[in-house]
Amino acid sequence: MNTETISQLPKAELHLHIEGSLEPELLWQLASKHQVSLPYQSVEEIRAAYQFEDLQSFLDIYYQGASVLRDEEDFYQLMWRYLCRCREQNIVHAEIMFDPQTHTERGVGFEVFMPGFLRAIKDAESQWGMSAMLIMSFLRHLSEEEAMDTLEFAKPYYAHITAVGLDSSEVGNPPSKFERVFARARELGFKCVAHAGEEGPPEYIWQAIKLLGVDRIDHGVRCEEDTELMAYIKMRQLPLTVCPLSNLKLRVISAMQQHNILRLLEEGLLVTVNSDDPAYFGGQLNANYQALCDALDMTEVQLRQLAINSFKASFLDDSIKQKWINTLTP
Ligand SMILES: Nc1ncnc2[nH]cnc12
Ligand SMILES: [Zn+2]
Repeated sequence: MNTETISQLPKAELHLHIEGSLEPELLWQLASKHQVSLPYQSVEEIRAAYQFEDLQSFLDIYYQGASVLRDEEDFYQLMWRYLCRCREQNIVHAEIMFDPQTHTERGVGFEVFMPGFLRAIKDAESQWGMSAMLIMSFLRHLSEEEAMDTLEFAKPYYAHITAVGLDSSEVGNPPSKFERVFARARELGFKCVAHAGEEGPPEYIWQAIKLLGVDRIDHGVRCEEDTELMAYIKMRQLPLTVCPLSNLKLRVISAMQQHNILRLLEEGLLVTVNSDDPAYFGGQLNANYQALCDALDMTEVQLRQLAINSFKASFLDDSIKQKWINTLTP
C-alpha cells in the first residue's frame, strides 16, 4: 500500500502525549532561549540519544526533555507544531494528553501551559476546522494525593478538559492506587482513560476497567494473555489505543512482525492506531499505519477499518462520529 492511500484517509488520533511531540529542534531552541544546559552538543546528538531499553529508560529522557518548556509561548509552539503535523497527515480530530505534574512539580502552573495549549487549539480550529480535546493525565509514579491536588488545581480549566488519564511507570503502580481520584473525576463528569497492559500484566487492565471505570484503555496489548479479558473487552467494545512504533521502540515487542494489533482487529476488538510520543519513537501517526502495512501486509480493508475505529473510539458526539465514518465507508 502506498503512503498516499494512508495520508488521504481522514483519521483521529486518540493517544498522543503533547510532551512526547517535542522534536529535538524545538527542544534545542528552547534550551537556548531559557539557558537550560543539556547533556547534548547538537540536535543530532539529541536524536541519537533516543534509544530505549524499556518504558523507564524512555521516561527518564522524556521528563528531562520537557524541562525546557517554561513560558506560555513554549506551550503554544509545542501544541501548534503538533496540530500542523495533524493537518499534513489528514488527522481531523485529536484527543491530546498532557501531564500537568511534569510542569507543576518544577513551578510551571496551569496558568502558564493551559492558555498556550488552548490558544493553539483555537487557531487550528479557526484556520482549518480541525477539532481537538484535552486529556489530563496523572503520573502514576506519584501518589494518589498528588493526583487529587492536580485535579483540584485544574478547576479553572474544567470546561476545556474532556477526560482524565493515567500514565508514566506502569509496573509497580497499579490502577488500584488511583481508585478515589478516578471516582472523583467521574463524579465531575470527566471521561476516563488509563495506560494499562503496555508493560503491566492483564490484571492491570482488569483493574482499570473495574476499579477506575475507564472508557478506553491506552495500549492494552497484553490483554491477549487472558482469554476472559479479551472476550470482555470485545463484548463491551472497549477501545484500545494501540501505538505500534512505541511498542517496538520500548521493546514491548522485538519486531513489528510480532505485533498483535491486526489479530485483535480480526478478533473483533475496537483497536485504533496512534503515535504515543512521535518525536521519540521515530514516526508520526501515518508512519505507524505504514509500519503495519510494511511488516504485517495490512490490507486496505483493515486500514479503512482502523481509521473508522479511530472515530468510533473517540469522544466526539455521535452525529460527528457518524459523519466521518460515512466518509470512510465505501
Ligand atoms: N508510552 C507511555 N507509557 C506510559 N507513560 C507515558 N508517558 C508518555 N508516554 C508514555
Ligand atoms: Zn502513552
